[in-house]
Amino acid sequence: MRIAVLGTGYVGLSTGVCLAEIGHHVICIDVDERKIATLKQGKSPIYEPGLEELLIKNSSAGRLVFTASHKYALNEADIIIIAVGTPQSDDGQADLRYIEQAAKDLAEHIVRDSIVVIKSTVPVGTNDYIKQLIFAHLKNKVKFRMVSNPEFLRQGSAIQDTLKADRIIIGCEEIEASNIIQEMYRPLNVPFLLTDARSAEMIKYASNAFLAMKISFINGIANLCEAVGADVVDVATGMGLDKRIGSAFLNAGIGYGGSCFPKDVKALLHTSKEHGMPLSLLVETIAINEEQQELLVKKALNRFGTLTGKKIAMLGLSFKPETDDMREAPSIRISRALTALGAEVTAYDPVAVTNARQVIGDVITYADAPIKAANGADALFIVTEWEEFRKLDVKALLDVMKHRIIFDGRNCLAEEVLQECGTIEYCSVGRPAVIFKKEE
Ligand SMILES: NC(=O)C1=CN([C@@H]2O[C@H](COP(=O)(O)OP(=O)(O)OC[C@H]3O[C@@H](n4cnc5c(N)ncnc54)[C@H](O)[C@@H]3O)[C@@H](O)[C@H]2O)C=CC1
Ligand SMILES: O=C(O)[C@H]1O[C@H](OP(=O)(O)OP(=O)(O)OC[C@H]2O[C@@H](n3ccc(=O)[nH]c3=O)[C@H](O)[C@@H]2O)[C@H](O)[C@@H](O)[C@@H]1O
Repeated sequence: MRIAVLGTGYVGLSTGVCLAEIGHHVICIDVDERKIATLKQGKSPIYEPGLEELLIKNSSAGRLVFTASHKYALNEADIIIIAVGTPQSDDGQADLRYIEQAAKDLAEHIVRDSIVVIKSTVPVGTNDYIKQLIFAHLKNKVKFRMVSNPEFLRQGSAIQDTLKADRIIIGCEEIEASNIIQEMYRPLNVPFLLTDARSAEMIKYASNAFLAMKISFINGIANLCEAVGADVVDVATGMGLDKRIGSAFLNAGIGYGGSCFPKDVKALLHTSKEHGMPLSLLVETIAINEEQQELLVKKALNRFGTLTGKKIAMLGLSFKPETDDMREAPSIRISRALTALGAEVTAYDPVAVTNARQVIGDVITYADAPIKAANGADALFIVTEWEEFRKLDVKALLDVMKHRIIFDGRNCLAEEVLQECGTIEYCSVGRPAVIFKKEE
């Protein structure tokens, strides 16, 4: 099968690379010529473990091609996958401008019967709308059929999530088109759920909103745990052992960020209001999350009385580990709140500094090693739970700090590590604050 993928972001690129890996011929198109030039050199424009290896392997085998020309890419495609961004508009609803443009590009250039797959996350009814839009702009006399095929990969594990997905949702009322898309994915050996396009679109939003709600729920419980003297890590473990609840997405912390949960929860809330069925659970999910992102700042303020002139070392900038993505990262809100209160922030992140500079700017300073960020600091904030932070020589950091205080926003430092550090004030999320003192 010859497949064209529109958009080389996290989803388009991971999809393109994985479809090539299972033997298809894939052409990836992007309007961003710089991205295409980078990809043509065998380099990934994003940090995503395992992606570059597959990119090089499949490009060398001739199964994976990159272009900025829709005309060239759509000329021979049997299947066209739309994976362009659907960011958030000012009023919370999904901004469809990129997918509308992609539909028009496609309508102008398809020259043969094809299947159009919408992989971008789109509000219920968008597949129908895009079908009409393509039809209205169709230049050549060709037939096309629509399939809704939402994506569930996570950044940082995009390749594994695609190759070993839990399920593939195919929303399509036409059996023949549905069969062709199942055939395309067949080598992955992943279970299919066949449904109509509207239900497929809803599955995507409901899944993201449910996961976000699970995070806000455990964060609410975490705050209560602190008030009543319980430990949220044990509470979450105890809850997660119940198979009906499951242990995933019960890590309390400083809230969810990223390119999808924040925007998708708001978009679903918008849809629910539009249809007179406001999902108030989502209102609370958002409110808890926004408050949670400032938790460490509040704790530090409480501890010091004032943050004016205080030096804060911040470890982690990206919205989660294994990505350089800064979209809606809690570090943005934390940096702004700290600097607004007069604190000086020095941050370290293994891969996200370049992107962070563009979003947070020079109001904070960037260090190229944790120890440099910690030097002279009044407190250490852990904002992203990178694996390298779990293995840190915490004692060495504390030794160069002014005060031996850690605010761990991801509950990621092990008690055994802390106990070896001598005197230390350690404050995490949903657990009593503790002072470790090394026994003489
Ligand atoms: N990032 C993620 O982990 C996931 C994202 N999604 C959804 O997938 C969609 C894409 O997300 P990302 O990959 O993060 O987006 P992104 O914003 O990283 O990339 C989108 C790409 O599409 C390109 N583009 C825009 N208009 C185009 C056009 N007319 N023709 C060709 N290329 C065009 C842009 O230049 C950009 O490179 C969104 O709807 C998102 O909600 C779904 C699951 C996971
Ligand atoms: O639609 C999307 O874009 C994707 O959104 C999320 O994936 P992603 O945003 O890449 O990352 P997650 O691992 O879900 O983490 C999202 C945020 O939640 C936070 N989180 C996650 C889990 C947890 O237990 N606690 C918690 O605070 C993370 O720190 C991060 O900020 C979903 O997990 C994917 O299934 C979905 O495809």
